[in-house]
Amino acid sequence: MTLASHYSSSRCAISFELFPPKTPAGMQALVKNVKRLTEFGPSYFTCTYGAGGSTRGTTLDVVEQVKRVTGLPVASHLTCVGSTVDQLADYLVEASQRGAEYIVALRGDPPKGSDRFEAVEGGLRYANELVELIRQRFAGLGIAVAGYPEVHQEAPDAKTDLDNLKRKVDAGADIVVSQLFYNNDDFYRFRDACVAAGISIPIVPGILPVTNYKQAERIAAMCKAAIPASLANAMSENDDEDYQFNVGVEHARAQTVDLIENNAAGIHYYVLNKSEAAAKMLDGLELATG
Ligand SMILES: NC(=O)C1=CN([C@@H]2O[C@H](COP(=O)(O)OP(=O)(O)OC[C@H]3O[C@@H](n4cnc5c(N)ncnc54)[C@H](O)[C@@H]3O)[C@@H](O)[C@H]2O)C=CC1
Ligand SMILES: Nc1nc(=O)c2c([nH]1)NC[C@@H]1CN(c3ccc(C(=O)N[C@@H](CCC(=O)O)C(=O)O)cc3)CN21
Repeated sequence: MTLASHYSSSRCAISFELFPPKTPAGMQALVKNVKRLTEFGPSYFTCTYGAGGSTRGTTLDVVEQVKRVTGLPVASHLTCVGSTVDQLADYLVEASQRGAEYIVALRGDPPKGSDRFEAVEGGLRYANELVELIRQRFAGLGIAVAGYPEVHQEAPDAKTDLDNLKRKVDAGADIVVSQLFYNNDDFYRFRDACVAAGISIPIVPGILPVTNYKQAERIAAMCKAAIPASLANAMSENDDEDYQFNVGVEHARAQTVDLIENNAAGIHYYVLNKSEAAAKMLDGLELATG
């Protein structure tokens, strides 16, 4: 199935994002959680590459494992950080050989300890260049790119950021997956602006259920996603772990219900290798869209 075609039915297509675990025990836990997540009928999984400065070496191990366990398509993320074009092309060859059907094509975060992205000699500067590379040399791979409902932190304004997103789409992306957000109105405004700018590929909202207050603060800073005062207040008013977990999951569930009502083509969940919060959030939900 092509990447875009997951979004052509009247069912809201869901996908789950994983990251490469650092230990064998982490991989075992991941497999167990992936099996549980499969019960919710995802269309595909994705696995990050160097997210938050993490290891890159094992992304394709996760791709292979998850394919084997679920039989579903799996996307590998790929960033331009620290790689020349030749190294990126080598990775794409290996990713194809090891069964990745789709690539989430990103520029990537600046490496740990630096606050600015710098392309390496012989490397790429922006994600649209990576999309071009994939389209020209790996025609069979589906491509997802990132979009920013609250505007990317390095972009001078929303219009410029949207022009840059359009470059990635025009270079051949199949879908846009949004940066995580906690206020659906930000997403609807972004989706409308994309459509007005002539972007006609699926625009998929990305949701991360926060499960404790500290994590919420960390993620808000890393992803530049504002936590609404109501959610921050509700979470911070009680130190109890279960209480905070429930508040975070309930917020994500309410976002999900509202997105389905507003005809989201699909939803991408940043599940961080866990299944507890996702299961609680999705349990019993009707994913058919109006
Ligand atoms: N690992 C993951 O799943 C995700 C990671 N991210 C991170 O978000 C960051 C940005 O990545 P991408 O969105 O892929 O990068 P990008 O290259 O599309 O955009 C990066 C910045 O450069 C600007 N820009 C883009 N193309 C440009 C061009 N041709 N000329 C001038 N300016 C341009 C954009 O407006 C933006 O401010 C990275 O830090 C990425 O790792 C974002 C979402 C998901
Ligand atoms: N700028 C940016 N970089 C990214 O890598 C990124 C985004 N945005 N947005 C979408 C997803 C979300 N990502 C995330 C989000 C949270 C953690 C995180 O909290 N990691 C924990 C460990 C995970 C756990 O075991 O719970 C950490 O402490 O780093 C990691 C990646 C990766 N992606």
